[in-house]
Amino acid sequence: MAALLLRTSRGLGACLRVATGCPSPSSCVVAAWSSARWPREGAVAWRTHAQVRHYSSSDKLSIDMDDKTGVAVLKLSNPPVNSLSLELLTELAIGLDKLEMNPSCRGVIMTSAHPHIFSAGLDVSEMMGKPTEHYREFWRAVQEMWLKLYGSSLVTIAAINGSSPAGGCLMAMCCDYRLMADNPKYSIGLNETKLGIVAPFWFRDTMMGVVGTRVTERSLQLGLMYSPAEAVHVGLVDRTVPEETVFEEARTEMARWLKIPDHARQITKSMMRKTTIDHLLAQRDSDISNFANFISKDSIQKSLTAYMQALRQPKK
Ligand SMILES: CCCCC/C=C\C/C=C\CCC/C=C/C(=O)SCCNC(=O)CCNC(=O)[C@H](O)C(C)(C)COP(=O)(O)OP(=O)(O)OC[C@H]1O[C@@H](n2cnc3c(N)ncnc32)[C@H](O)[C@@H]1OP(=O)(O)O
Repeated sequence: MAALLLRTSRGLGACLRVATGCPSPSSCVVAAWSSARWPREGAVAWRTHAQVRHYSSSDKLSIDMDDKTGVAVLKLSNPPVNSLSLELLTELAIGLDKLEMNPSCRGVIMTSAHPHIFSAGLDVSEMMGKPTEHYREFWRAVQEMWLKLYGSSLVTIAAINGSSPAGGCLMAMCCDYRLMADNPKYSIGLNETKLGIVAPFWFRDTMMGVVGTRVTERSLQLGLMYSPAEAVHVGLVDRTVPEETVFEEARTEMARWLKIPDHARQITKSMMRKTTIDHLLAQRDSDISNFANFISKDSIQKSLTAYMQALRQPKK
């Protein structure tokens, strides 16, 4: 019954409600869980025309979809450090949505076009010296990106080819699997407290889903950044690989995941993530207000200014 619904229904949410016995559309799964993953007739015709399609029109993000393998490669390319600006966050959400709606697409590998940085996290300049309305819009975009990525029905693999603090780490943690370059100069973690800010509850919940409560509590309070080896040790990253092989290893890992029937894996993923997603959906507006109030405080603005100044000092 669930499989039948998956094939015919527009939204994966509908079939998951049947599969999990959840009666209410609003309290069940997430809007981002959308199209079924079986190729439709039109998709097969589309496939014969081109094998690789370029998806994003933005110069900050490239998305290439290989129709033959069903795997898309999403590459962040926002120099100098792939910080997540309002524009990039919006592009990410749109791009992920398009992939979700493409019946040929079964998996996404997320990586960086930058040689040493996966992503520096949220663009701090979006959180400084701006009017409250801007903070609200920015935070809604952060939420939206998270809902699309964490709630994706596709197999998502992070090929972490550089440092990945805060929001960068969040994106990696949203994925189903994380591979990181074994370069000890790189680091990954939620370092928000070091900026004098607080990782919101859904950042925390995402991390707890990956590494458990104890490691999350210690990591968040201390704003810990882990080397690749340490990240594997605490379970934040699944595997380190030689730097030059990150992408190929991600492809090999993807092939392993794609051997599992989509409907079974998708329903399982939804069962694992639904509570966390529902938690944010239920509090989306209050979360935006909390962020806007918090970030507007003089003391927080001072902390961010000091952090950015320190970042600009020559490195020892
Ligand atoms: C009840 C109350 C509860 C309230 C809770 C409610 C809401 C929660 C409130 C807030 C939550 C906010 C969550 C925030 C999440 C984030 O992601 S914050 C961003 C954190 N990111 C960082 O700390 C990374 C900082 N950057 C670095 O560590 C390094 O830059 C690097 C990424 C390792 C790269 O190093 P390197 O290659 O040496 O490059 P530079 O350091 O020289 O940097 C180059 C230029 O880029 C600028 N820059 C770096 N990071 C950012 C960034 N994240 N945003 C904007 N700009 C960035 C850097 O300043 C350099 O600029 P200049 O060339 O000097 O102009």
